[in-house]
Amino acid sequence: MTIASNLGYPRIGPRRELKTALEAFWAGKSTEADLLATVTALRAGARAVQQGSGISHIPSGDFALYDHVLETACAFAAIPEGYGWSGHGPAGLATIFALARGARGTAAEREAGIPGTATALEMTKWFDTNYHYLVPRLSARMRFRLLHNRWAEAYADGVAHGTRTRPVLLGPVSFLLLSKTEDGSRPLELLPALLPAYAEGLRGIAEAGAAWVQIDEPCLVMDLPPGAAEAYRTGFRALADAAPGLNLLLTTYFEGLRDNLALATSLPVAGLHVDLVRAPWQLDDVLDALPKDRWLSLGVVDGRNVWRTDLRRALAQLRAAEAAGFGRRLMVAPSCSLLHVPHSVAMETTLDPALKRRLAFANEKLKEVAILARAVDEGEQAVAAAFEESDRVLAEARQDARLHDPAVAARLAAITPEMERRASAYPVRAIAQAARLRLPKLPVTSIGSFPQTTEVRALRARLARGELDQEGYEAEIERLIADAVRWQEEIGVDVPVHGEFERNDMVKYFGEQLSGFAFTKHGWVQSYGSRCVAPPIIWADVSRPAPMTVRWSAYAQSLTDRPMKGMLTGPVTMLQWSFARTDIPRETICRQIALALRDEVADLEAAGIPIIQIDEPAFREGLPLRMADRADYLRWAVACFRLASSVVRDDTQIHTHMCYSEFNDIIADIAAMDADVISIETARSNMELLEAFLDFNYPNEIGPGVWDIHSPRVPTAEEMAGLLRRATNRIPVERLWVNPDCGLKTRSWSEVKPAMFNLVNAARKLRAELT
Ligand SMILES: CN1c2c(nc(N)[nH]c2=O)NC[C@@H]1CNc1ccc(C(=O)N[C@@H](CCC(=O)N[C@@H](CCC(=O)N[C@@H](CCC(=O)O)C(=O)O)C(=O)O)C(=O)O)cc1
Ligand SMILES: N[C@@H](CCS)C(=O)O
Ligand SMILES: [Zn+2]
Repeated sequence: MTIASNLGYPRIGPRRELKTALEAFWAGKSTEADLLATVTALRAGARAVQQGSGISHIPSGDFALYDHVLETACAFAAIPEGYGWSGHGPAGLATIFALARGARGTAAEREAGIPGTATALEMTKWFDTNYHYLVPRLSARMRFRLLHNRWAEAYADGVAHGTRTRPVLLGPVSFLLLSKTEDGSRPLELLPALLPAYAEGLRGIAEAGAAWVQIDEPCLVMDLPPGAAEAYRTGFRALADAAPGLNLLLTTYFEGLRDNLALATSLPVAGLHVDLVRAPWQLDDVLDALPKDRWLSLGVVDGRNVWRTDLRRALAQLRAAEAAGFGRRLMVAPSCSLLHVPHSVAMETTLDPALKRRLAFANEKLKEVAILARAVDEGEQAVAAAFEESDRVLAEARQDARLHDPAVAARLAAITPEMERRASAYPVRAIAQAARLRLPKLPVTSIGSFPQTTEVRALRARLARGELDQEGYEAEIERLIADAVRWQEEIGVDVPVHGEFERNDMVKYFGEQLSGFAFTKHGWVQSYGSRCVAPPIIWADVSRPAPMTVRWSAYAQSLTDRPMKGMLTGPVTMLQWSFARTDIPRETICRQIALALRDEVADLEAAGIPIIQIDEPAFREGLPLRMADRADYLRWAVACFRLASSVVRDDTQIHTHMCYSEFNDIIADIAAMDADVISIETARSNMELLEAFLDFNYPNEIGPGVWDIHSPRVPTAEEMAGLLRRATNRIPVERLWVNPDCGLKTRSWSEVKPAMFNLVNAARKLRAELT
């Protein structure tokens, strides 16, 4: 019988229950028992929904309090010193949260002996998604062992409630490839030490009675580094030997296996999962390469996007597998974990009904999986109504005239190479800008947002509930802007910002004002820990009916003689952090957004805003996972940025900002974006990320972040001056800016005020040293 299976379920809860519970716990407003009670209820709820949808392989152990990579590290004793772990027994919540968020000197942390200076683990993108994982910090001195069999426990929990689940582990090779070492050793060298811990984990899972275990190895879709293939062979041999009765399902997602296919199919596992949404072209190769005594799990339902599945197309893929000899060993699944999509379309009551019919979030996707499994076994007629609905809705979408705006098509067709080029080269522009802006050496700025306090969010909530009218809301936002501008003048910020108070989110805010975007009310997806995003849905051609930010930037500029910086979210980031339509190429969607932003840039310039920053924090994230695909992406991504930004005069300064990124492999393309100034996150890595810019001899201006805004710690002026001094050794001082790593929306004013004051003083110190 074909097995309907799932790879992972959203953790945050349909009403963001996990977020509320975590934040209450961190604020000392609830107990550990309260938090764990919420977790138990969420896990039970997830099991019930999956079971009710007809899924027979329900994942367990996919839940995590903060992040599954962190919890894998903690389960295997990969816990650095200084986080209060006693060396035996499972890591407590104080340790887990200090690793995730940095110690804050709470009572629990003091009790666990965690110094208030313990910094959070580095956080980075989970492959090309907007989910962020914590990078395990390993060392050869660590004694890996199983501290806590969270998977066997999750399995037993399911059994106690009448459900046999499929525990999910992040596989040992991907775990190591996603980690960093403290002592310069290569993470893969730690495999022999790690494997016994994994083996013990699998034995425990088998003893608990599980028949299957899912081993996620997403790194198998990447270009593998030296030694990885051998690590896979050694690793999986050890896992297979550890619990011979346990069926291992090796799961790969986010790309095709390509040159790693032979490796994947040679590993001693009972089954292989492949992503047929991202890589439909791999089906024939997989069918040829996988021995017919293995199970084949086909990821035919998109786990990364929100569109309803074309059931007929998916069934054809499943039938091909059946015909190739996998009929008795077939699983149907989402392409990857459903962590990346919201819970349920059913909760959305305000969406356009025709659009709503086209959507499928996690719960709806699970139903599609179950329908497809039934269709394979019982024939399409057994689920005829579902197939008819799929056909009808897809046809309706194809014929929906609202998807295509002839005016947008005409503008796209009229793009000329000149539109992607500034009038003059950077050296000429720099002279014009210096004459207009009259900035001191080492100008100080921030990245745009100031704290999104409860007060700011409450204003928006009151507006939404009708308790505050638009006029009242705007007056309050103006008051916040005026306070922020006055304060920046007082402390001596050279290029102030208005603070982005009016923005709920840097993507959602713009999407809400552009045609072609739709919004959910409850479509939250976990970004990291308790932080969520509700990605807009790009469903039709994009255009800008009216200016979006000019009103706020112009107001802010009217309050000061200093050059105000306007901030926009760039085209690539808008695309990357939205759920995008799939009927036209991403490149085309990006160009449409770029044209809309180009109009906004022109309007900001016309309104007298002399500096315009176009944020592209997701520029690196959008990079294809395989090297071979990167050049094409970079070609259009760079072109779209240039299209959005090149409309301005020479004396208008274009900034860009990037964070959460490694730059080494794309530095030439970043330079090709030709922004006058780029601010980047560097403080967290102690300026390591700046190296790429230095080695490349980055030609324009650069603001290496000198304040790690992810930490609640307020850096001293001396500390930041130290980082700047290092930068001045290598970057000509005329081209150096002073700024934090990223926006300050997640920080509190009690941190921002002193830290910005120190930042200004750090710049002053350096200026004094340089004269
Ligand atoms: C820079 N980052 C971003 C990413 N992706 C984005 N789309 N946006 C980003 O900024 N990816 C990489 C990083 C990830 N970092 C973050 C940082 C912070 C958050 C965050 O704080 N998210 C908020 C939600 C933001 C939002 O949309 N807020 C709205 C709605 C607020 C809300 O919850 N309202 C309540 C009612 C409140 C009331 O008082 O009654 C409700 O709707 O129920 C707003 O401010 O209006 C979060 O809360 O997690 C995310 C990613
Ligand atoms: N302008 C945005 C960029 C975040 S990446 C901010 O300041 O929050
Ligand atoms: Zn940023």
